[in-house]
Amino acid sequence: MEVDRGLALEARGLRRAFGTVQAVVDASLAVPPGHVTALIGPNGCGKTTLMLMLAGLLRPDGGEVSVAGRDPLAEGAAARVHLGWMPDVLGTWDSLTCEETLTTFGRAYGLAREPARARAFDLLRTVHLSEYASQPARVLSRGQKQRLSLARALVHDPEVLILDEPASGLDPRSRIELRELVRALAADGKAILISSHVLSELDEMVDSAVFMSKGATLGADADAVVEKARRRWLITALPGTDVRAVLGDLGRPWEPVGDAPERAAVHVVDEADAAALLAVLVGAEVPLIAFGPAGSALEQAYLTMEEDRR
Ligand SMILES: Nc1ncnc2c1ncn2[C@@H]1O[C@H](COP(=O)(O)OP(=O)(O)OP(=O)(O)O)[C@@H](O)[C@H]1O
Repeated sequence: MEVDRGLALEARGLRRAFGTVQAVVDASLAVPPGHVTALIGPNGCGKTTLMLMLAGLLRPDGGEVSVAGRDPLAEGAAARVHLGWMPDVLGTWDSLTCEETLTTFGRAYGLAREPARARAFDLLRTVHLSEYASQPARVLSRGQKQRLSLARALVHDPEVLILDEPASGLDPRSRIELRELVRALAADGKAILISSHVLSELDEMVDSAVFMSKGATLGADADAVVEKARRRWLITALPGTDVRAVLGDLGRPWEPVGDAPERAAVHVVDEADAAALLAVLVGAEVPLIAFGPAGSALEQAYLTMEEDRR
């Protein structure tokens, strides 16, 4: 099947080996405009290799890629205009300041000198690096380099953004700002693919997730696991309470959470079902201290899939 050139970013059946190592064996994904998609998987499963192929920086052994309707390998320049790439580690030029780094990239994307400088200062403000404008980029801390790298990916206002571990090295405030910036960019119509190992953080940032395992994307099976994880709620009562027994008496299936009988997980149908269960537990005078969704759905789904692999 051919890729749909109407989607902002699409890949089908991508594969790539390094010698005898099959880094990516079968990867497919699609990101429409205005959508943030997470790329999730364990170390070495092929995320960076896949992202490099999507960005046109690595030749696939097979499969197809489309960036804003262009093939990044066959029509490199045309695709690059629409693509912002943030690598997991920013390479910097020793002699250039932060402002010069961004201006140089702006110029490379065809901006005239003054608009390129103005864009550089704007972006430095966006990523809170204005005070480092005249500092050499090499002196920045790891987190500051990440922010400069994000600014560099945005220089030419691309329609598609591929961000490899953008939150790594960022302090808590910068992570919140990154999340807000990513959502604002999506609201502006950008298609964004983002990889991260901090899944709880992705929960609030992304619209959907693509899971990868051993070089392959997992497709619709993974969506069902995420959906199930979203409906997993945790119940915690005062120590000494046997929540499991109460749920058993109610005929409600439960899963253990560690060894403590005062904690259990249940799968609710929806929020109304959760509310009804809460009312029953309170009515039965169970001394509850917490009742709510079991944390990050992406994290839950990831752990479930890892478990299945063993
Ligand atoms: N240039 C290369 N030469 C040889 N092997 C490589 C090369 N790049 C990646 N690999 C191998 O391909 C596999 C996938 O690597 P990749 O960096 O894509 O994984 P990843 O999912 O991004 O990992 P992480 O989460 O640790 O960043 C790994 O086994 C890795 O050792």
